[in-house]
Amino acid sequence: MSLKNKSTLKKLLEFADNRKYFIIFSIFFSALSSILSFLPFIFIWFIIKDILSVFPDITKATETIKYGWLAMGSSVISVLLYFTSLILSHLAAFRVEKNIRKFSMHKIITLPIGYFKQNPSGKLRKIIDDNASLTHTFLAHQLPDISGLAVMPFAIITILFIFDWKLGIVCLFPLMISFLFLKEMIGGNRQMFMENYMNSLETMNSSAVEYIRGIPVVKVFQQTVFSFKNFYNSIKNYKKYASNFALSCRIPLIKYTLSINLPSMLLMPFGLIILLNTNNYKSALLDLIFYMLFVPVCTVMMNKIMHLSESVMSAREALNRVENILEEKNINFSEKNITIENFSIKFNNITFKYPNAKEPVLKNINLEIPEGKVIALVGPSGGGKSTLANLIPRFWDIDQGSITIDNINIKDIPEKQLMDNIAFVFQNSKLFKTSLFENIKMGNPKATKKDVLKAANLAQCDDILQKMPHGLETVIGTKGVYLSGGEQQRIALARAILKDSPIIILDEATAFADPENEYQIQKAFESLIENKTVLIIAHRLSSIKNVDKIFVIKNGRIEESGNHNELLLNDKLYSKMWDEYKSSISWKVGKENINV
Ligand SMILES: Nc1ncnc2c1ncn2[C@@H]1O[C@H](COP(=O)(O)OP(=O)(O)OP(=O)(O)O)[C@@H](O)[C@H]1O
Repeated sequence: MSLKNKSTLKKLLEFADNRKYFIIFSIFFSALSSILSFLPFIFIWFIIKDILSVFPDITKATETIKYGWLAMGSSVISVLLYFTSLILSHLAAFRVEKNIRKFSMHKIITLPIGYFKQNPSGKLRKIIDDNASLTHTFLAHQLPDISGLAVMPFAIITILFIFDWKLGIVCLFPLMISFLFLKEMIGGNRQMFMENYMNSLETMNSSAVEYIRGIPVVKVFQQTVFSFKNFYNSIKNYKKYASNFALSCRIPLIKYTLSINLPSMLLMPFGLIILLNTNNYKSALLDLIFYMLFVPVCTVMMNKIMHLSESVMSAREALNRVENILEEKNINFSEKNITIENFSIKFNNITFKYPNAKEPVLKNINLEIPEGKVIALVGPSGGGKSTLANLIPRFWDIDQGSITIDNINIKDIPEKQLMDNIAFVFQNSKLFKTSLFENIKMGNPKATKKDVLKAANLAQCDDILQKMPHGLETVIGTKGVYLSGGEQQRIALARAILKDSPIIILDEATAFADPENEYQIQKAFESLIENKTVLIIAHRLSSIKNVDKIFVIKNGRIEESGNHNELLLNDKLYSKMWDEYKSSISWKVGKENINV
């Protein structure tokens, strides 16, 4: 769905799919209701005219009852039409709100993983949730009013001139001027303001979430809100935009309010002048009464127009924001049917740059993982190890070169096939707020309870299941049920074992572990990687000593490669890292001895 360059209404119609006719009819009924709402005033004019023509013997006013009924009838029909319009607009609004959420969620799932690093979950939730409900409010409540108001000026101009053109001009002139002041308030760069305002609101909300997440750090280091610069600045920024807008509206708002109330103030003196200079005072009095009744309606309408124009601006901005997500470039997967017989992976001279980054983070990488072999990536922090691993499941797409599995470019492998063949254990493996059973079963939705228990056993999770109040059925995140970092890693490993994919990628899976957990995680690894094609990213060099080949990555390039012994003989970066690692271990042991 492409929404670029479409008007707010057209965008809403697209989101409403087959309920778009509801919107059209809602607009039509509301406009009709608005026109009908003027008729009672005209009928009242006729009633007063009828009475004045026979005054003081009002029993002779024969038409009064008929006009009374007509006034009431047109009011009732107008109200009924308005309600019908509201029902239709609500039905359409629910569909639009549902579709905004649905399309955005569908889109999000196709986006590269990296998109989520740049757009934190709190921010995305806000964009989708808040803008979907903002659009709902606009469509359900404000659009019918806008369409009603859109026809009102024509009706008002006509009516104002039907009865007495002089009084008509007295009423209309200030109202016309009020439009200029309205334009001052909402025209020009106000849409730009709305964009900045919403940006600052979004930033403030996501920094608030960051702040709450960081409260332990704030407490431990006895910091105040001022130390959370981002949050503090975002509040200041928000305040700046909100108050600048309010302040910039002050003068135009005063002018606008004055001009829409001016007709009521001018009507009496002008009316009296006309009355004193006419021969037909009855008719002049009748017109004056009509205008005095009718002018407050115009004032109310102009007030509504002012509020609704603000709603149009925020609805337009809300749709723009949803549109930005929908227009985001996703990764295209092939639909071709292919057979993969061998799971060797090759990086052929690849270069990769993150979007918005100036320099490539990986440069001219050539690397092979033969089927059934285990290779490890090591090297200084920030060298590009995780990035390299992320390219295999296409979390990002590469700029130059190719990555192949069984000599087939991964861009030619359908998404499901690619994902089915890879199990990825992330640095911070995410567990969902559901039972342990469901968390592990995510690795293979067809698995039975027996399969899940076996995977849990291989991943050394037995002790976790034993201590949980409801074993495998315990829901994580409920009262008192929390897992340590190392325990979470083991559950994630059980999930990967259950998936039983031929390719395994392990990203720093031991980062959280204490010695006891590390030992168990190591055993879980061994179960997981048996007979698989494996890529491990590890900082603990001891855990990768026996892998088939080690690649040392530094500043986005392969510095050296070989097995542990070969690299030690090379006497370059790896052997330096190994020496440092060994001395850190002996330093640790030494410290422990001192403590003992
Ligand atoms: N989403 C991203 N957008 C832009 N730059 C990124 C992104 N993710 C990582 N980088 C940058 O890419 C470089 C390599 O990061 P990467 O995480 O691949 O390194 P690493 O070798 O795995 O580091 P570590 O061992 O500390 O995990 C770093 O300079 C990092 O700042």
